[in-house]
Amino acid sequence: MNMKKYLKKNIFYFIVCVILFSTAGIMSVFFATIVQKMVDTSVDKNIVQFYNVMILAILFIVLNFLIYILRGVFRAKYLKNVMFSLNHDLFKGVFSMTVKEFNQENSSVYLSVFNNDLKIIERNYFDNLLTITADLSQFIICLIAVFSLQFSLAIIVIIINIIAIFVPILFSKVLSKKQVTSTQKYSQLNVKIKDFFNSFELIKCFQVTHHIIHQFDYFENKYETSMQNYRYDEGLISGFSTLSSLGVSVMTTLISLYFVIMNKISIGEMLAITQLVNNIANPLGRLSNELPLLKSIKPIENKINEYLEINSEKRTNSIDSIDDISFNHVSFSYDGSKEIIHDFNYTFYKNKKYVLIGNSGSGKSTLIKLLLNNYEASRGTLLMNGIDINTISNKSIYHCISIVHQNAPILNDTLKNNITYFKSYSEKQINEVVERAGLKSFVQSLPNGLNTVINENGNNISGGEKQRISIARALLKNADLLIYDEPTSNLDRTTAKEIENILLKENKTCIMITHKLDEELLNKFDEILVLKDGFLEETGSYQQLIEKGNFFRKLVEAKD
Ligand SMILES: Nc1ncnc2c1ncn2[C@@H]1O[C@H](COP(=O)(O)OP(=O)(O)OP(=O)(O)O)[C@@H](O)[C@H]1O
Repeated sequence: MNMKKYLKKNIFYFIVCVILFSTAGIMSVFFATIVQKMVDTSVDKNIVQFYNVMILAILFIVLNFLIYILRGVFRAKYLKNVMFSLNHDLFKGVFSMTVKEFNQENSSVYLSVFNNDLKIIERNYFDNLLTITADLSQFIICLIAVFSLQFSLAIIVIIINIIAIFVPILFSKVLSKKQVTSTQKYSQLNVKIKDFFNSFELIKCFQVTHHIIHQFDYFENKYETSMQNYRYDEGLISGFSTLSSLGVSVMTTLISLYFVIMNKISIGEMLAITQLVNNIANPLGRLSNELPLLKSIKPIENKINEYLEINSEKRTNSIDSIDDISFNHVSFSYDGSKEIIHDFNYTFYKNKKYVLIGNSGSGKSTLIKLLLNNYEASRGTLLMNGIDINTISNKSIYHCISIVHQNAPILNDTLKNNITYFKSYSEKQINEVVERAGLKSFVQSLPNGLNTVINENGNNISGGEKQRISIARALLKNADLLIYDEPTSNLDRTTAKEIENILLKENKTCIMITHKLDEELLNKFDEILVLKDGFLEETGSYQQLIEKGNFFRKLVEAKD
């Protein structure tokens, strides 16, 4: 079981905490002894006994204080360490996924695992283990003490307790199911909130705030209702727990009273026993609450284990550079039914320039996703340097490819980090790409130059500046294959031309997706690939395709 691994990893703090929390039992017996001595002293009216009891009482208070302080310190350290290692492994696990695996869930689902599920694990498992330790020690040690004081009374107490603890434990399965439902609802709510915040400006412009609030209320209500159902059961369990502990207390007091009347125990012993039995019944009541909580994390744990157990690459082949990429009769469908790419048969060669043209939805981006191995072909094979792409490690594929997206993601970090992506380059190399991507005057205008922090999603810079950052990043990586997905769509005509010249001057293999059917631009490519509804309709140079007079020519004419 994975959570135990985190206890083992932090065994020192865990054991110290267990020792400190298990002093609860000894301290309870200590207190009961003081109570017994106080009552017996009052009956005997003995001043020496009084001083002894007073010293014991002060010792008890000081010891208790010290133990609680130490408990606080070590509990804090233990929880910090286990939660840090769990969060670390989980985050690492998520980043061990392939892009395809990651895209199977909405990113808010991962967020809610971190925001919600891990908090439940912390509360119901790691922290709960300490409370259970304290309650268990109180229960066991006080039980032993009662046995040594009055054997027959102890037997009766055990019988009542055993009956009392079973009912709440029966509820544990129900509680666990309700917990799963509420975490699912929480995750759905998170997906919605993230969507709404991302579309904040659009929602305001379209004046649909009331509709969004209505939708938010709907999902929030579903989540709160699931929590309400969970809390109902929690309340029911704690009701039974209180009932059992009260029942045990009352029964024991009555029985002890009977023993006093029968002269079998002193009044001091009676009070000590009542005290001890409270310290048996109360922790037992709590335990019947806490043990189901421990079990209730199982479904969350299974979900987290899926991310933790993701194995890093098993693929054995790797490549240092890309000489050619062959699509051999590749067909592809996202969902297994609707085919998006049909029998694509083509080879891309080193240092040649290719451009993908086609109507929206014709499959251009899907081809790039196949090339990045984010998805596997449904039929046919895709070879890199003659090696099946599905056997080449993703790491080495990514090493050889640079990509410029149409809407490049921007990190809430410095401009420099957004360009270098945390790799180290010399200042000369960085300045060179800044100049080549047309960012020089922008950098000079910033108060802290390259060290200026860009806001989340780049909302303090323009679309064109974002695109240039993405271009600078790709140029700096200096990979073999450059993929441009409409790299200049946010730039004005003159700047776009400038940047396109820079991009295509690179002595690298280049595949560009564009909607621009501009003769001057298209003439810069060795080959144009024209896609139509997922089929490779035709290939050739601009002139050849115009002369053929087929689909490409119609596209060009439609543009004019
Ligand atoms: N993740 C996905 N799951 C299911 N279908 C998808 C997915 N991504 C794209 N599609 C579908 O695949 C088809 C091809 O999409 P693709 O993005 O490759 O087209 P495109 O030629 O790049 O379009 P555009 O020029 O508009 O960017 C479209 O019908 C699209 O709806």
